[in-house]
Parts: sequence; structure tokens; C-alpha cells
Amino acid sequence: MQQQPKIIDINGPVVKADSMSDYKVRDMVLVGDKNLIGEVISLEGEVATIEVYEETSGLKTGENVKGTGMPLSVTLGPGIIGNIFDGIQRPLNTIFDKSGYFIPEGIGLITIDKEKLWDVDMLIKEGDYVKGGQIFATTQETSYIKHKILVPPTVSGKVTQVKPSGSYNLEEVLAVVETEKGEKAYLKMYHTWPVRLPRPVESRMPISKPLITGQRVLDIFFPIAKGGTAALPGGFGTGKTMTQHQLAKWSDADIIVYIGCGERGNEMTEVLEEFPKLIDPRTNKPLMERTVLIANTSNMPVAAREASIYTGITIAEYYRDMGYNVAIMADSTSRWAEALREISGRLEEMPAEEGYPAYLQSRIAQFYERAGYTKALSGEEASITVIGAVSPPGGDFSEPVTENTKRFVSAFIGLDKNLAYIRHYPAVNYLTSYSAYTVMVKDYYDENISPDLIKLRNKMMELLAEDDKLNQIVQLVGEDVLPNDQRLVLEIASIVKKGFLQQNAMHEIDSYVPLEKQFRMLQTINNLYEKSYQAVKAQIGLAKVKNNELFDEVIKMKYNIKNENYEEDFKNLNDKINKYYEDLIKSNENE
Ligand SMILES: Nc1ncnc2c1ncn2[C@@H]1O[C@H](COP(=O)(O)OP(=O)(O)OP(=O)(O)O)[C@@H](O)[C@H]1O
Repeated sequence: MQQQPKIIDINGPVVKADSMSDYKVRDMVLVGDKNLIGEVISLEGEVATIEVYEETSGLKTGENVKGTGMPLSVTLGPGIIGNIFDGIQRPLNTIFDKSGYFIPEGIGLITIDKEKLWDVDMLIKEGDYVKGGQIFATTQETSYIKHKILVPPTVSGKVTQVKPSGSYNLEEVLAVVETEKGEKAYLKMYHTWPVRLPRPVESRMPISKPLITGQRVLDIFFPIAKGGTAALPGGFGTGKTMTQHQLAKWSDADIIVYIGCGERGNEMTEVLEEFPKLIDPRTNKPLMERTVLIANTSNMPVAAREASIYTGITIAEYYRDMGYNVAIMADSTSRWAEALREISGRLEEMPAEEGYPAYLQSRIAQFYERAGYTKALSGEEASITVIGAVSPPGGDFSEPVTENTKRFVSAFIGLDKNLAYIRHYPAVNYLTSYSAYTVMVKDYYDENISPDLIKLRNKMMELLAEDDKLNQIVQLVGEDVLPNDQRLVLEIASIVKKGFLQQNAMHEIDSYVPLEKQFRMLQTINNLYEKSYQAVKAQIGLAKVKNNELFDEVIKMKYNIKNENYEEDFKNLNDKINKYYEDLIKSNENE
């Protein structure tokens, strides 16, 4: 008989144990007298290397290691939404209730509440055939989210027993299925799934719908698509967290999974305090009714930080499988990569660039590849959108995490320290950012808003590029050498920047702007440009063409025109623009 495995070496979160030849890589184990949760990451003969997800100080060699018979997994069932978990899906509220702010080691693998009763509507009857991923029952998880209870993806067969609709807890067997092999499978309201294994889907579908965020620089200039991937790199204090919060609050996903990964504890406290108070503008329900928070701050064990990304994406996949559009925000993937580096260092692996392990690239790829627009096994169309913040040291985008992330995302929304310095927020660098989704969502914008939207967007992008070029000349020789039409470019570009790209997250009206209003704003700026250009062409001096009051009114429309019933206001503003330039050109002709 195999001897009892014992700890032979402890190096921070990396522990070695002997007599482990019966175990497999990725098995979840309980380490030491306190039963700390760990995962076998390599095996060499009898000796296993184990990554421990809890604080290992106090652990001693000679203590036992025990198997759990399964890989590191999450428990998927009702009760996830609105919850706040640590990196391995332990509910922080329950932990705080039991033991205060710090997570005591050895608290075990507690997860969602298995005793709570849920009102379940059964959708199957005896004799039915069910297949993996099928929705076999539903329960109202929050007033906004109907939880569709799924047959585990690995189970299919004939239903031999079924409970009637009623009130049940998570452990009760709702149905028994006889599989093709003649084995019995017991369907409960939850099942478990290994975090590192992507959940299967029926098929991948083309990306075509935007994730509408209410943030003008994103929705119009650099759209993120449902099922797409985006990176949000930015140096210290450029607004990554703020932007991720804005996305979590406002984007039109059904479900938000927010992973606070290695950020400072106080930043996460803000999320924990602020989010439960927020109201979703589209449903008028508390935002937490569609949100899952995963908190793994810099003061929590580093290995659990590494796991938190997988925990988050597996939860996202589970809700996708029910047919929901899920958006995942990870803040910050750099801290996650640092956790990989730290563990790799302790494993004495050969370091590659800047000390990161050689598999950094493949790990980043695996994470973003779990995004997509798909047909789920249940037959429902659904998506996972992944938005990862990246914090390159010193704001240098050529470092390995930013470089590798750039390869695997289709939208790269770079935050710029110079823009942040002049308080141009969100500090998105409009010259170097890009989104491949602009083309993919064009048809959607054409049909749902106007065929002019993307045209105007492209025109304004050209204007901003020209503005950048002209500014270089201005810096050398001053503005006076430029002809009036070029000086007008500088003036209008300034309006695009101040009146459109800058958006105040703290302002009641400006924090979130409906797409239709965004477009009306862009049209108004374009109208001002066209009419003022006619005046310039009519040889009218720039001092008159640039009517400060009118220009200011266009800049301030973001605050002064409300987010609803705005037609009249836009009409008045545009009439004012038209009249001013008609009068100006007429009086010039009469002179
Ligand atoms: N859209 C915005 N509207 C108004 N203010 C903003 C906006 N975005 C960022 N800011 C300002 O920038 C500050 C820094 O933002 P934030 O904390 O998100 O930066 P960060 O890049 O996450 O920083 P760190 O590197 O410290 O994690 C905020 O406290 C806020 O004052």
C-alpha cells in the first residue's frame, strides 16, 4: 500500500511532498494539519510539487498531504450572483462573518450556500432524453437573473426519476439520469467544473454586436464587441481601475464578473463598498443583481491570485452556457502575471524575458481564448467579453505582459500618462489605440443607429491625426503660419477632444451616455465643422468664424443636453449653428 504522503520541503506557496506517485498533475490536495488547499503542479517519481492557495507560514515538514479526488474546481449553481469570492471561490462574506477581515488558513473549500432553498421550476419529465449543457430547470436567482439549471456538460441519457417543481436546496437530487453506459447520474442544482478546463460549446459564431458601454471614446472610436477581447494598458494612475469600474457599471452585458486581481486592498474596498449601492440604469435594480466580484488583493496569497483569473472565467462560461452575455473585467492581468513569475521563480524554472516564465505567452493566450460569441450546448446564443487591464511598470508598453497581451486581443485601448496629466479622462490615446471590432460592428451601427456613424467616426479620426501633425508644426513655428482651414482643424479637433472624447465618470449626466445621443453629439460637432468651414472658404477671418460662445455651447452639450428627450435640444443647437453661419456669410457677401 502507498505510504501516507508527507511534506518534505516548503518554499512560500510552493510545497514538495513525497509518496505521491498515486496522484496526477492538477489534482487538488489538502496540505498539512490545517488542510490548506493546494494543487499538484508537477510530479517527479514519488515527489510532487504543490501550489498552495493559502498562507503557508506555520506549515511544517512531516505534516500530511491528503487527496480530494478532483482537480481544482468551482461549484456552479444559484447563489453565485451578488456574491464576493476570493481567488478560489470562497465567499468572503461568509468568511468575514466567521473570522473577521483576514481569511484564516485552513477554512476549507467553503463555497456557495448549499442549504438555502430555491423555488425550482422543472422542465423535464421521466422518459425524456437529456444531453450535456441542456437547461433542465430554472430558478429565479436575483430579481433580474433567471438561473437556468444545466445538465453537466459530461452527462447525457434518459431521465428515470424526476422531482416535481418545488422548493429545494443545492444538495437535493432533482433528477436521475441513466447514461448510455448504464450508469446513474444524479442531477442537482449545481455541478462542479475544473477551473483550468474551458467549458465546451456547440459552436463559435462570428462577432457582430457591440458591447455598448456608454463611454463615447469606446463605443464610437474604439468599440469593444460582445464576445471580443480588449486590453486596457496604462501606467500608474492613468485611470485603468476607473475605466474598468465604468465598464462594470454601465456596459450592456447581462452579467458582469469583476476580478480584482492583486490590486491594493483599499481599491478593492471601494468596489466592495460602492458596488452594492449602485443601481443599474437599464433595469433600475441593484447592480449587484447581475454582478459577481472576485477579490484577490495584493495582501492575499499569491497563488490564489494566479487561480482567480481561472475561477472568474469559469464562472463566466457557466452563465454564458445559460444564454447570457457575460463581460469579464480583470484588474490587473499584470499582477496575475507577477504571481506566475513568483511561483515560477520558486519552482526554479528557467526564466525568460524579465524573469517571467516562458509559458507567460501561452497562459495569456489561454485566458483571452476563452472569450467568444458562441452557440452554447443549450442551443442559446451567448458571449463572453474579456477586458483585461495591464499595468506596465513605468508605463512602458514594450514590456512582456503588454506585448504578449497585444497579440491576443482585438481591441487595444492604451491609456496615456500625458493625457492623464492634463486631466483628459478617460486618458485613452486616440492616436495609438485600435479596435478591430470597428469593422465587425459596422452593420449593427448602420442598422440600429445610422450609416453615418462609422463614416463620421472615421472622419473625426482623420481630423485628430491631422491635428496631431499640425500641432507638431505649430510647436516649431507657431500657429500664425497656418492657413485658416488648417487652423480650423485645430479648433474643431479641440472640440472633439474636450466635448466628445473627454467624459467625466463622476458627472451625473456624463458618466453614461446612450449610443444614440453619442451619435447626435458627433453629428453636431460635424455640423459645426462643415458650416464653419464654409465660412472659412468664403474668406471670413477666423476671429469671426470661431464664435467662442457657440463653440463653448457645443463643448458643454455633454452636460447641458440630457440623456433622454434630447431631440429638441439638439435641433435648437444645430439651428443656432446654421443660423450663425448663414448670417455671417450673408453679411460678408453684403460688405
Ligand atoms: N473617466 C474619468 N473621469 C474622471 N476622473 C477620472 C476618470 N478616469 C480616471 N480619473 C481620475 O484618475 C484617477 C486615477 O484613476 P485610477 O485609480 O483608475 O488609475 P489606475 O490606472 O487604476 O491607477 P493604479 O496604477 O494606481 O492602479 C482617479 O482617481 C480619478 O480622479
